[in-house]
Amino acid sequence: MSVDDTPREDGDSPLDALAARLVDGRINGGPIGDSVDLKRIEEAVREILIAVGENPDREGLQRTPGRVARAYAELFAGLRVDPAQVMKSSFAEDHNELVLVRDIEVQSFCEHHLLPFLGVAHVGYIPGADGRVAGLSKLARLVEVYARRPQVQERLTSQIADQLQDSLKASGVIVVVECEHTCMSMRGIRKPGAKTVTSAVRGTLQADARTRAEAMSLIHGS
Ligand SMILES: Nc1nc2c(ncn2[C@@H]2O[C@H](COP(=O)(O)OP(=O)(O)OP(=O)(O)O)[C@@H](O)[C@H]2O)c(=O)[nH]1
Ligand SMILES: [Zn+2]
Repeated sequence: MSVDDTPREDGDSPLDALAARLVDGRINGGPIGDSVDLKRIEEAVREILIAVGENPDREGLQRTPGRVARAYAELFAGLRVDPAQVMKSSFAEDHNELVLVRDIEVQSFCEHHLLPFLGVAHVGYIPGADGRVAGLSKLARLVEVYARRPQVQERLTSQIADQLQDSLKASGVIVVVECEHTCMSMRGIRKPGAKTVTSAVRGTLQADARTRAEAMSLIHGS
């Protein structure tokens, strides 16, 4: 069964377009990265269906490998996006205190079981000496680029913080991620409702306990 990765007129496939949606527009006017090997995913999914005792040729499953291939390409589109490109536009603004975007939805996949972990990220920073600030949507895009990869929550959290600090030359950064891992709720220990909270704090927000406490209280809505 073939999958719809037909190149469009501008030379990008629909899957490149999916990855493009994670950043602002085109990068260098061309496709973002190597295409996902959909055929290979299809073959692997067919093998999995056989291995679990299913018949991949029965009517309901015939198109499943192709669907899963397209779904994986979408769910892991962040692998084909350079996070630095997401943050490349910033602007000067006379604001040298905390900027925080709270409750950014996180949909990621634990790299151990390839099962989703879901929750929210809170991303804040204090602009650096050159006073550059990012468009607010870029913070959410950054979360998205790192979430749409096989991940562990700790790495997701620190990657967002490090990229933010690097791109904006921010004087301080705070990232808090709160997620429920379906590999802990649907299987294994089966503890639905357990939330994992991770934080990454950089620069002045790390050095100064009072500023950090203020940021934390804003994150928790008090
Ligand atoms: N630190 C961390 N652990 C995670 C994350 N996602 C999943 N895990 C854990 O990764 C571990 C993998 O443990 P293993 O013992 O190798 O695998 P397993 O036998 O399937 O583990 P159980 O889930 O305990 O059944 C589990 O304890 C998961 O809960 C994450 O984002 N961060
Ligand atoms: Zn897991």
